[in-house]
Amino acid sequence: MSKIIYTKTDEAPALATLSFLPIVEAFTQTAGVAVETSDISVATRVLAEFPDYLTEEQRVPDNLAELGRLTQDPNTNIIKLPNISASVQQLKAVIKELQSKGYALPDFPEDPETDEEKELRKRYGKALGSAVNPVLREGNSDRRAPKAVKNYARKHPHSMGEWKQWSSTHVSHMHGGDFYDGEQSMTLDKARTVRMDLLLDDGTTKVLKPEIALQDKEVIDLMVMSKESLLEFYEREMEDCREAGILFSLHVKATMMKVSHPIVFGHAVRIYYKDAFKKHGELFDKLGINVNNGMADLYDKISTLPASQREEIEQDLHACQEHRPRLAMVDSAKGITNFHSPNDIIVDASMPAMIRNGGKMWGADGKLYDCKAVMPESTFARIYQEMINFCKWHGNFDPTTMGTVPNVGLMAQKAEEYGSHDKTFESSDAGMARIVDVDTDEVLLEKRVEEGDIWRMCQTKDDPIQDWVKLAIRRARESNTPVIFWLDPYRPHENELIKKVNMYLKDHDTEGLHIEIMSQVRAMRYTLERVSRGLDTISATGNILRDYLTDLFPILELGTSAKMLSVVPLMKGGGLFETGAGGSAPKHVEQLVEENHLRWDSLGEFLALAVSLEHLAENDKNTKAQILADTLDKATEKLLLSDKSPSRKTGELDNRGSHFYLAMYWADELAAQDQDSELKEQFTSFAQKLKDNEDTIVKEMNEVQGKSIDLKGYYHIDEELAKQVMRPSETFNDTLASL
Ligand SMILES: NC(=O)C1=CN([C@@H]2O[C@H](COP(=O)(O)OP(=O)(O)OC[C@H]3O[C@@H](n4cnc5c(N)ncnc54)[C@H](OP(=O)(O)O)[C@@H]3O)[C@@H](O)[C@H]2O)C=CC1
Ligand SMILES: O=C(O)CCC(=O)C(=O)O
Ligand SMILES: [Mg+2]
Repeated sequence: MSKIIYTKTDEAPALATLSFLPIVEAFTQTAGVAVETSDISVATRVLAEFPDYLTEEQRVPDNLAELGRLTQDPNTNIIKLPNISASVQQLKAVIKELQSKGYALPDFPEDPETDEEKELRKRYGKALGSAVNPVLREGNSDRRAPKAVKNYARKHPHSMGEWKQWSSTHVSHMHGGDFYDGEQSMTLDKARTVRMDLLLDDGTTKVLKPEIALQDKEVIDLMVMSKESLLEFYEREMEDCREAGILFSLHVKATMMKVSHPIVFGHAVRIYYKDAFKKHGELFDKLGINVNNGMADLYDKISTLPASQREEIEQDLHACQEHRPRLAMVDSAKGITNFHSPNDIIVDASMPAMIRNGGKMWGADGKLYDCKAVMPESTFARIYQEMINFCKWHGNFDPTTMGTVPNVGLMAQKAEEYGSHDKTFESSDAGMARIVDVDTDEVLLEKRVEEGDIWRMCQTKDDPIQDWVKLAIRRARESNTPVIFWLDPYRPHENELIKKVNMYLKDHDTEGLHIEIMSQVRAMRYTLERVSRGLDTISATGNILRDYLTDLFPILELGTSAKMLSVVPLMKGGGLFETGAGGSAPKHVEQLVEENHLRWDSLGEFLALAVSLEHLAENDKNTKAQILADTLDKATEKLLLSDKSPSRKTGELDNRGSHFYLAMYWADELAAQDQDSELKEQFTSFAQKLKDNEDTIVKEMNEVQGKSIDLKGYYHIDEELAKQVMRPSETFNDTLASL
């Protein structure tokens, strides 16, 4: 029997699944397709890591590891919904919630000292940050807006803030001492085992990573971020921002870059509140405050102090603000600033939102202001400045006419920076950071570091690069669209890639295709010139720009990256179908809990399911699955055109109602098709029943809204209760059961 694995994740997508999955199961069983679920929510991943602390009944399997293994099986077909990439604050909340539900998990050791604590920290570390996607992404990424979605956006444009030529908004990045500066890179001449060590000034060495197996032709890089340069940069930019009178906002990706970016974030917070940290530093250390986890950690820990002491600290923090720029807010109503948590402003989504807003972010007074968007690493920050320049000159983009920018991203096998967190270190001493061949002691790459500098090694294997070039050419051919490889010859790593791209392009028939290699800034400019003329351009990029561009362009073109088709053709032949290119939308859960309205749009799930079925049809020669895929695509288009996507407003059609309409249109299409009489027969009466009951079902789904609900948890909700919430129409449930 053909099988699709449907992941259960967190927050809004997990809730949406409770409503959508029964529909998927009902429809796919008619084609002999089984749908198996795999729970990879952060709570389940934590439980899977600690069987030794749990009772027999409480233990859960390590689903993520199993899915990781399955990526190597050519028959694998996974639909992957967005999941939480947890910050330390979130992980602590997960643990607390599970403990309160009777799971005897150990506390999270914040400052591990004993070996036992260090071991626990390591185990919890597996659930921190982006812990799921890199395991499953054993293929490169193909993300694009399907034609129907793009056409819909052209006819029904979302709102766009207005860009003024005199806007003060800009991007600030380091001009020296960052990872870009002095990067070193090489392509291996043979398979080698290397170690990462630090040769101290007294001649001794500290081994940080004893053994890393490298493959022949793999590209490796050594990069350093100087602490001194970073601190100077922050000091200068904060003062510049204060003088300019605009908002200061820091944009990082602390989930994917889970070692380096919390450190980069923490330095910004400490510089901003420099005087308070000078005065109370010792006490903060004693309390175990670590602002790499955000100001939330500080406020949390000082809350245990006597009121007078706490107030003094609060006043001193306040006093710092008077000499500093105003901070951009994440939630002005709740007083949550940009420094609250490193995961609150996640660059891929936060920069596009700001650009879509005409270069504005929220101030503490709930009004919009120009801002200084600070992204310390210059490597990719420059693309945003280039886009801002374009917007200032040409005005905001027009979703009704703008072209589209699909992306083919080099991502497989933990490529580039996004795979480097286990090889990233905050240097404890000054010395030479080195990558050394273990067998020959040959030093492959080395660079001077000072105490506190961050240094890392990145790996990019050759097979994924070949596969990436192949995928880019395939997409260019299939869509008859120019493809630009965004590669910067001044960056050593990308210079190595340029050599490989030029070499591997020769393996393909490129006759008649428009293929160019350009540095990122030029590629952005070139792409935007075309976008503004309604022309499409494929961006073929490395892993970070894959992430950034697949939120940036969709948010401008479609209003959200949730409407993207996001396919990962696994290198071993299976398929991983991600749903949209965005995250798990925590704000949507808030609205559901307060008002029983879920504004999550499952369009990404619909698109992923169609390509998953198509893949399965081809692999298993299952013609019914192909019919399901084709009719689902038609139903999705009809859903868009009939305006049955979820509304943001409570009382109107929400996620659940849109699922009903998808089911009705899908059934209609299956009843209308003539390729398979069995399916036609099965769906004709079913479609009629749904149509007959449309008003009742929509009424049942809408009338429950407006009241708060209790899911008995956040990370580990009561699933039975949540199912009732997400399936409020008895009429629809009964009709579905009759299929
Ligand atoms: N693939 C993955 O697994 C990914 C996971 N993440 C994780 O997701 C969490 C949240 O990340 P965050 O940066 O806030 O980004 P999100 O993409 O979750 O949310 C940003 C905003 O985008 C809109 N949005 C996103 N998806 C949908 C959807 N399906 N329907 C309607 N609107 C949508 C919402 O806007 P509005 O509020 O206006 O409705 C939402 O508030 C984090 O834990 C992050 O690590 C992030 C990216 C990818
Ligand atoms: O895994 C994550 O934390 C985020 C992934 C992401 O943003 C993306 O792939 O677009
Ligand atoms: Mg992203």
